[in-house]
Amino acid sequence: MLSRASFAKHSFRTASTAARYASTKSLRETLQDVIPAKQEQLKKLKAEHGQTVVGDVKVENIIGGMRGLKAMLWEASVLDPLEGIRFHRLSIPDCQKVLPSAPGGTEIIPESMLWLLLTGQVPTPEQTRQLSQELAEKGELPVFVEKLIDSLPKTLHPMTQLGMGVAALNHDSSFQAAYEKGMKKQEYWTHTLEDCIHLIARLPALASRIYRNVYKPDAQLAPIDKNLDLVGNYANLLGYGDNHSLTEYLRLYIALHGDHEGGNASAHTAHLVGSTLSDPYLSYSAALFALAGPLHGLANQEVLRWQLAMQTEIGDNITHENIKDYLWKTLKSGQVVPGYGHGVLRNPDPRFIALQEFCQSRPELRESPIIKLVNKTFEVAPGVLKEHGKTKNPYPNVDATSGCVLYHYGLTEFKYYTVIFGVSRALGALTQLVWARALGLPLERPKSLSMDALEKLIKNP
Ligand SMILES: CC(=O)SCCNC(=O)CCNC(=O)[C@H](O)C(C)(C)COP(=O)(O)OP(=O)(O)OC[C@H]1O[C@@H](n2cnc3c(N)ncnc32)[C@H](O)[C@@H]1OP(=O)(O)O
Ligand SMILES: O=C([O-])CC(=O)C(=O)O
Repeated sequence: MLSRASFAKHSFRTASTAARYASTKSLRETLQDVIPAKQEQLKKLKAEHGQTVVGDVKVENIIGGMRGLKAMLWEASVLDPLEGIRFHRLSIPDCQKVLPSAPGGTEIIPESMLWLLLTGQVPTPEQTRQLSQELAEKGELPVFVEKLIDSLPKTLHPMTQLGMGVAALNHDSSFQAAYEKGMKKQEYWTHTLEDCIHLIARLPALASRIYRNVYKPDAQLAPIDKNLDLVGNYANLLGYGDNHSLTEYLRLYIALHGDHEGGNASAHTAHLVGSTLSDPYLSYSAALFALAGPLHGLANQEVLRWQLAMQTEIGDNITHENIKDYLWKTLKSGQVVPGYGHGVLRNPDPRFIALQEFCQSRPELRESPIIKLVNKTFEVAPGVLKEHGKTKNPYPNVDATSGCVLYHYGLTEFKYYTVIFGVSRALGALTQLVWARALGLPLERPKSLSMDALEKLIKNP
């Protein structure tokens, strides 16, 4: 197996970028280094290929949610329908080999994923630690945001609370303040980056305050430990810091959910809103409300609800036949099977596989009833969905399993699960905001058509 350092050397595109890897540059210095080449690449693409045709637009694309339309620039990851996601050319197993973990841990941590997404380079353990330290130092919430969250009714969905909290953090936006003072376009990305780092740093405190208020009102929130990584602190704040396995799972979960190219609803929303030069807080707040829909991130809450309802209805010792009947009952009642199907993927989601492998690596998870039920459902559902014949992808997506480990370890409040997804998706959505501003990407404004206008166009193309 390749070591992290040797893989990193092999994974760089040019000798000069490989040389940079050996340095101890900060995240900002590394970005300063890589941005000019990307700006040049875009300039060349525009000048030499601005008029090159790369696909057709069919009527079915226009009326079918733009599925399959290649219409967005997104730097950090690309999704292949069969292979799944690659973060700057690295597959999930590649990332598991080369990205640094937390001291005492073995799983990828969000800081190393964030570094990779932002720069296209694999950070050293030391660079990763420095980023962890910076995030911990910037992790406290402003008091007015604490008060805002504390004032919300416990019955308000945790995702609504998260979106509100993130939007309120724009009070301190460096981008907005600099824009008001008339900053130049070349300076956009540096202020965007400052906001993105501050926002990611503050997400654990915000997300755990929501958890405490809604589910554990008598619990004391731990202070942020300046020596811990982002998820080490998040687990502590949630009250699960002494559960090493759950903390490691959260590290992997949050790293892997970070980015899924640009067209998914949450990432696309952040990109659209950011293209108006709304600051990163407002852009990401909007993204969270897209993530909160049951066809997208909320599916992980729905999966648990659905699997537990299956268990309640059928009881213990569930057979494959019982699951088959329950799947048909769900489908015949006109509902979707949560955690199955995908807008792009046409194979089992490699994130699903990575999380399942995590479960198989731990004896207590191998024996867990809820994890066994998720596995058994996976053995039956693709066959039923194929027979049903509607979905283009009868296989599980990441949401089919992501909640069951949380449930096993006692984090059973499944309406909270999408908040954890929301802490994660910030990595990719905010990375692209930095790149969009560094590359000077324009306002997003596609052309829409009415049905009459479309018919006219069909007659006279
Ligand atoms: C992190 C993520 O966001 S991953 C996705 C999480 N969402 C879910 O797990 C919810 C369940 N899955 C779904 O609803 C869908 O598969 C989606 C939303 C993820 C993708 O939607 P699409 O790209 O439109 O899927 P597809 O083209 O295969 O849909 C064709 C038909 O199959 C149906 N279908 C797709 N998936 C399922 C499913 N899991 N169960 C039942 N029917 C399904 C669609 O509803 C659609 O029916 P319609 O023609 O009556 O409208
Ligand atoms: O790619 C998508 O459309 C949905 C998804 O899996 C994600 O956003 O993680």
